Parts: sequence; structure tokens; C-alpha cells
Amino acid sequence: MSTATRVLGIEGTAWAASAAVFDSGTDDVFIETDAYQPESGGIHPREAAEHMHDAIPKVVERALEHARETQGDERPAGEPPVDAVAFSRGPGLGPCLRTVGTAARALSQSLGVPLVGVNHMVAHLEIGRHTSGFDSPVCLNASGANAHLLAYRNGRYRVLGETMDTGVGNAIDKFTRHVGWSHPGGPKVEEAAKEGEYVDLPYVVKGMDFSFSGIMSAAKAAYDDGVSANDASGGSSDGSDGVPVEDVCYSLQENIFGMLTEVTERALSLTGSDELVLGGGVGQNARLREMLAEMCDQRGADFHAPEPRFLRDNAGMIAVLGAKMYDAGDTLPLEESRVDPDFRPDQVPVTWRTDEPDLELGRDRGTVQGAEATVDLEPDAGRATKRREKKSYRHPELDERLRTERTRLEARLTSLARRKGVPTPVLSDVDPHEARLELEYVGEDDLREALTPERVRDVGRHLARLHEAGFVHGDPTTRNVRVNADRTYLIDFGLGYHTDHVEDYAMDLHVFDQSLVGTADDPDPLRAAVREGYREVGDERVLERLRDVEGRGRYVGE
Ligand SMILES: C[C@@H](O)[C@H](NC(=O)OP(=O)(O)OC[C@H]1O[C@@H](n2cnc3c(N)ncnc32)[C@H](O)[C@@H]1O)C(=O)O
Ligand SMILES: Nc1ncnc2c1ncn2[C@@H]1O[C@H](COP(=O)(O)OP(=O)(O)OP(=O)(O)O)[C@@H](O)[C@H]1O
Ligand SMILES: [Fe+2]
Repeated sequence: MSTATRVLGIEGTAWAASAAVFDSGTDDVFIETDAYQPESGGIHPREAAEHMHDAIPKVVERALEHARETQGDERPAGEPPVDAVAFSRGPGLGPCLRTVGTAARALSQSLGVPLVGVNHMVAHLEIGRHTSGFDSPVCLNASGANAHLLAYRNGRYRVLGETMDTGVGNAIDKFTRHVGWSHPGGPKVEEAAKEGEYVDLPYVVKGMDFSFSGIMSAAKAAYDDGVSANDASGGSSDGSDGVPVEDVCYSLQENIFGMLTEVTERALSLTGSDELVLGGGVGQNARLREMLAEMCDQRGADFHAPEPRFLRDNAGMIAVLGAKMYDAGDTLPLEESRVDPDFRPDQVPVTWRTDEPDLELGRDRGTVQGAEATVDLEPDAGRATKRREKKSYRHPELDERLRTERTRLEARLTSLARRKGVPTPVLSDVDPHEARLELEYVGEDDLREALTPERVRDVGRHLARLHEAGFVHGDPTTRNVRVNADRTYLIDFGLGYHTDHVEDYAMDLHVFDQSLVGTADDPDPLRAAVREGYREVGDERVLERLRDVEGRGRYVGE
């Protein structure tokens, strides 16, 4: 008797009407996809749902035919060709999800097998874990409607960082619509970029979060009017007065993928993981893969990108995760099988993993590789020397700009913070052109290794003090706080800036919050503590805005 599990997967969250069969015995994944192609503009939810309605029965039939043909002797004729029907429950476009949900329920009934409800974004991640064989990777999901970093901890995939506005593919697609190219835009930008040169565009990261709206408006303006920070060029090759479209495409890729690579490196540094997998349709982009591979290579991490058929939306990933869930007994009663357009990956109880990774978090000595810098630590001499090394994955012009700017800012804000009563290292030397700082060695441990509610409350007070003084830290993570028996120091101010916007203050707290979620087994008491500390010193409106930031449905849609 065979112990292999066979699962039919169905995917239809947006554009891909797809069915697949996964056999855990042979590891074979058969995928049949019928893509929806809008006649003009982007994806129309109703039209897409009609496509699902027409195409799903056909792709399912072909997948089941394949299952029957390869059935072998273990499954007597007359028995169902699969053990379960797995389907994407969300996130995605409501009309599409409902159409596919109905089809999946009907199939589960007619085949007489259980239903498995899969989170599409977790499937994007798990397919990479499956094909890489990695134990506990950080995952970058770069898809159309989403962009986020996930890491497993204590029974959940935690969101370490994410887009504050649109998904990465949707951002690119909006630009290509603006220039009149057909959907999807990603491959066309990739092609055009091959002929492009670098022009300055905005670059926005906040800890492990990031935003695309500023860069996309700037890209459109550059294309329309030639408004670019270092504009010296003439007309564009296609008749408008702006920057040549190839240059905009090239620079969009350099900045957007540079941002994604930077936040990914920060997530590796924060979690202590040395494995990365990529997921989502934008992962098919060769430049993004090149940047991630180079970054991983330089920090000694392993990088895996699944083959393209597993990156873009496909039912193969739904079938593979469906089989793991089925084997764990994680099936879905019909009456609870409602779809959820806003289904977040961190809502999913991870039933199919029993292993808890042991992150090797040790006390740092000698030379430490942060996400941005190499730091020589000499506790006995009381000195830390920080160098922002060149990042070869980044365009040299952008790289130079970021390293110099951040070194200057770190020097200035580290000192300013101390004057405002927040413990920080004393600065003894700074060289912005070499991107080098010499600082006092502070604390005994990173907060990450010594998390207590008291210390976290301290951080809340410290952040409030910075905000009262009109600036943000920019990257307050549990690794950028140093602690000893009686003090809690903030370090690494390179992403800080002056601002009087409540939104920026709330984001600062949100970044710290997400790092707690990413590093603590039981983050809730700590999350409460940071708010208590903040409330003692800071403005209640910031905490109110924080609730808004958290409540924003940033998933799906444009
Ligand atoms: C919820 C679900 O419906 C959604 N699916 C989705 O976005 O489809 P996906 O196949 O993962 O990604 C499609 C996106 O991937 C982009 N894309 C495809 N090839 C690309 C390339 N070579 N370079 C850049 N982007 C590319 C497209 O422009 C499009 O925006 C999601 O996963 O967020
Ligand atoms: N002044 C200091 N005193 C003691 N330890 C320090 C000091 N500065 C840095 N470190 C240690 O080195 C690590 C990396 O430093 P830092 O955060 O400044 O670099 P980074 O590359 O910006 O890192 P990341 O982006 O990952 O936070 C810190 O987490 C801390 O453990
Ligand atoms: Fe997707």
C-alpha cells in the first residue's frame, strides 16, 4: 500500500485559472493554467471572475485526467484519484475567490474527499521551502498584489515587513499602464530596462517596511516631463518630453529591487537566519534574483528561487501546501469554507510544521555583520567601529548616496538623541565619505537576546522622546537596542530623519512592533509594554494613529 498523498489544487485569486495535481510519493507536480488577459487596462475583477467561471472546469478536468492516467495500482479504479481538494481561500479578488470556492466545494462533494483551504501567500512561501529543502528560511514574497517578508516563529508566519501601499507588481503595472503598455507590465519593464541608464528616483525604506507610491509618482513625472533629480537628458525615444522610458524602467528596477533586497537583508540580520527563499510573480525578474543572490552570497546565506512556473500564480503551490495540510489533518468543514479576500498570512495556524528553529543568537564579539554595516566591536577598549561597506548589488550611484547620507544622519541623530535624554553611544569620530563611524561600545546584549517588558517600556519612552524632539529613529528593531542591567540604549540611527508628521511617528512604533512580533515567542505583553512606555512621555494621537496603521487593509487591490 502506498503512503503517498495526492492532492488536487485549484488557484484562481486574480488572473490564473489553474489546477494541479501533486503526488508526494514521486514529488511530481502537474500544472494546467489558463491565464486571463485583460483587453485593456489592468485586471477587472468581474471579467476575471467570468474567466474563472469558464476556465476552471477545463483546467480541473485536465488535471484529473492526468491524475487518473498516472494512478498506478495502489488506487483501485473507482476510488477517487486524489485524497483531497485544496483551493486558494484568499487573499485575492472577491468575485474570483467566490467562483473558485464554489467550484472547489462542488468537487470535494462529487469526489467524496475533504476540502483544504490554503492561504495563497503562505503557498507562495511554502513552495520555495519545499523545492529548496531549507528548514526555516526567511521568505520574500514579491507578487502582484503583495510585497512582504515572512519568518516562522512559534506556530505562525510572522510578517516582519511589508509594503505600506500597493504590492510591488501592481506598482510596476500602474506605471506601464501610464505609458500605454498592455498588462502585465513587469516583463516589459524588465525588457526595456536592458537599454536604460540610471536616473535619480526616490528610495523609501522604514526599517523592514517600504513604500512605492513616491517612487511611482516620480517615475510617471519623469516620463511625462523629464522631472528627475539629475535630469540632463533630452527627449524620450517615444515622443514625450520626458526622460527616456528605458531609463525610467532601468532606474525603477534598481530602486525598487534595491529596496526589497535591503529590507530582506535586514530581516536576515534580525532573525539570524541564513536561508532565503523568494516567492511571487515578480520573482521571475532576473535583476531582482541577481540582487538577492549577490546579497546572500556576500553574507554567507543560501538563496533559493523556485522555477518560474512555481513563482507566478499557479495551482501547483496550492496542491503542495494542500498535501502538507491534509497530512496534518488540517481539512476544512464545508460550512466553514468561506473565502477571505483579506486573508493575511499571519492569520494561518501553521499545523504542518512541528519543528521550531533554534536561532543561534549569541553575544556579539569581534566583527559583526549587520544588515548595512560591518561593525568591529572592542568591548574592552569601549569602542565600536562601524563601516557601511559598498553593496555591490546596488547601483553605484544609489549606493554612494545612501551610504554617505546615512552615515551623516547617524552621527547627527545619535548625538541629538542623547541631548534629548535618550541613552546612545558617544560618537568619537565620523567620516561620511568613507562611511565610517567610531562610537562608544554600549550595553551587554542586543535587546533581541534579553527581551523583558521593562526594557521594552524603556524603548517606548525613548521613542516618544525622539518624537517630541521632532525626529524618528527610522529602524527601531530589537537588534538596534542595546541593554545592560540598568540601561537601554538606542543605536543605529542611519534611517532617522526630522519630521513633524504623526504618521511618521506611528510608523516608527509600528516598525518596533513588527520586530517584537518577529523575535518574541509571545509578543503581546511586550507590545503592550511599548505602548505604556510611549504613553508616559509621548502624544496619545501617535498611539491612535498606530492603530490606524495596523488596521489598514494593505492587501490586494490597487
Ligand atoms: C493574491 C494574488 O492574486 C496575487 N497574485 C499575483 O499578483 O500574481 P503573481 O503571478 O504572483 O504576480 C503577477 C505580477 O508579477 C509581475 N511580473 C511578472 N513577470 C515579471 C517580471 N519579469 N518582472 C517584474 N514583474 C513581473 C506582473 O507584472 C504582475 O504584477 C498575489 O500573489 O499577490
Ligand atoms: N555602539 C555599539 N555598542 C555595542 N554594540 C554595538 C554598537 N554598535 C553596533 N553594535 C552591535 O553591532 C550590531 C550591528 O550594528 P548596527 O545595527 O549599527 O549595524 P547595521 O548594519 O545597521 O545593522 P542592522 O541594519 O542589522 O540593524 C548591533 O546589533 C550590535 O549588536
Ligand atoms: Fe500570487
